[in-house]
Amino acid sequence: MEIPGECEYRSEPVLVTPSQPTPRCSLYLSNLDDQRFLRFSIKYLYVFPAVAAVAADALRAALARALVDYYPLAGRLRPSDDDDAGAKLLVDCNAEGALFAEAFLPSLTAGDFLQGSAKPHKSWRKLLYRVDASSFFAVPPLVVQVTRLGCGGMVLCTAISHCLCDGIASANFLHAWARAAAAAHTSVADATVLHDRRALRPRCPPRVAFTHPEYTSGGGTGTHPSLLSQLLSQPLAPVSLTFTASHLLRLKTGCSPSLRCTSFEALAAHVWRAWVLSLGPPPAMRVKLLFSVNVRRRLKPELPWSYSGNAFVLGCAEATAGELVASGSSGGVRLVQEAKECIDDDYVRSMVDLLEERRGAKPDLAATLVISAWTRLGLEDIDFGKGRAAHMGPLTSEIYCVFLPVVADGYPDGVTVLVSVPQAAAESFEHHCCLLDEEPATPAMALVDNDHDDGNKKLQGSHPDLVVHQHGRHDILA
Ligand SMILES: COc1cc(/C=C/C(=O)SCCNC(=O)CCNC(=O)[C@H](O)C(C)(C)COP(=O)(O)OP(=O)(O)OC[C@H]2O[C@@H](n3cnc4c(N)ncnc43)[C@H](O)[C@@H]2OP(=O)(O)O)ccc1O
Repeated sequence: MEIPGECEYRSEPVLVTPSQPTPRCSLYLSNLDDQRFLRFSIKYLYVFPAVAAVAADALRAALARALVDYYPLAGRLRPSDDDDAGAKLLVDCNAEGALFAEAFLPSLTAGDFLQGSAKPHKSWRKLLYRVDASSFFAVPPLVVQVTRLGCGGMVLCTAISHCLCDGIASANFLHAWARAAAAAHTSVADATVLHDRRALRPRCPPRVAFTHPEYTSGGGTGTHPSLLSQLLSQPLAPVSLTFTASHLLRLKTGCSPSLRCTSFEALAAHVWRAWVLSLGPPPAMRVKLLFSVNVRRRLKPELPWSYSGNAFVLGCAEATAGELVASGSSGGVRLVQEAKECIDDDYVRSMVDLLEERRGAKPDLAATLVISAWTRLGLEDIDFGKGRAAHMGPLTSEIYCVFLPVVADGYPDGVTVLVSVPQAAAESFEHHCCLLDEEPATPAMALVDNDHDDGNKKLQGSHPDLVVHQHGRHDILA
């Protein structure tokens, strides 16, 4: 969906500072925080219908209260040594403030997001204030825009520096902000938030004990162009597919009784295989699947859920394209499970040490599908006191694949898969995603959402789920 019109900014954005004094210090960032590929912000977009919209003043005041506990987000990223271009980052906790912009966009309604596919479109970027910064370090780690809509609803967009927070930490912060708004003037201080990252310090000397295929370049066979270069040379098309709980069950049971697996394992393997089938690389080409794995409970001692830095590493499943396709759904699932299982305390510490030795190391993205699971982080439950959002998702669509919780009522445990693929492969990707039992299924078995930017959803088949899904979306606003 393309958003028409321009945002009206009636005042300059303001810096929101913590409402009480906060520690002034330099916060150490771990090697998991300070990775080159995390030097961007996680951009969430929330759409609240009129009944759930909250006044911007109340959101701003609540943000000031939430920043008391989450004070690093009001600070600024700095190099630890100004003279060293490769210097490690730290957070100068100086309470300079988070940037808060207020806008009005009368040409847009909350319903617009629910009628189409809600796939990110480049016009959506106007919903987040663009900071005109001279350098990466001048950008506040937290930028917020509240856009009031013509229908009385609101869009809330946040850009949270990935160097400070992972998905879980950013969800915890959003919940704290929402609780502060819902509680109005009552204090909601949460002393459990853990900012100290020293538990993830590297060993001295560093001991890299694993090969860490997620950081090595194994893509391509030398004789074939890499998938990535093919990908980058073609325009990308966002694809959004919703898998209901029953679709996920079918994927899981497709692997059993020989293999028991989780919904994530079944879906990740399925999407990876569909991606490879649609791109059609040579069978000998090595393909990878990288996916973020929360390591809080895998460390010894464990880190609490309230750990507010990056505590994820990338799990890596790998095979030749031919092997992956031939091994059927259980083959892919087994690889995903092995990639999960090997991540323990030793593995994470080895990764931290590798990043100590190879500062600037980047994940190998050649011939690689990257999945980031935003399910089960509670992102869809954020409630600023008047009700949940009618839509939640990323502001932009990348080649990274995001697994999103389904916000619409009636789809508990459903997962929306959002990914951009080369335009020429999009239809084939959707087709392979719809094959839930490795046999051609009727297309309606997956909620295929293939509007091609003309705003018209083309329903594939007449499975009742589809009808309910569409009405479900309208019902939210009724
Ligand atoms: C490379 O370039 C990148 C990458 C990035 C990436 C950034 C980020 O990703 S930020 C991080 C956001 N996401 C995460 O951190 C993922 C968090 N989740 C996990 O770590 C999961 O463990 C998993 C790795 C995704 C695997 O999940 P799963 O196989 O489901 O295993 P379990 O979680 O153990 O669940 C198994 C089972 O337990 C039950 N269960 C678990 N949680 C719940 C719950 N909340 N409610 C109810 N039940 C639960 C359930 O029965 C599960 O089984 P099912 O079969 O029912 O699913 C950025 C930028 C780049 O450039």
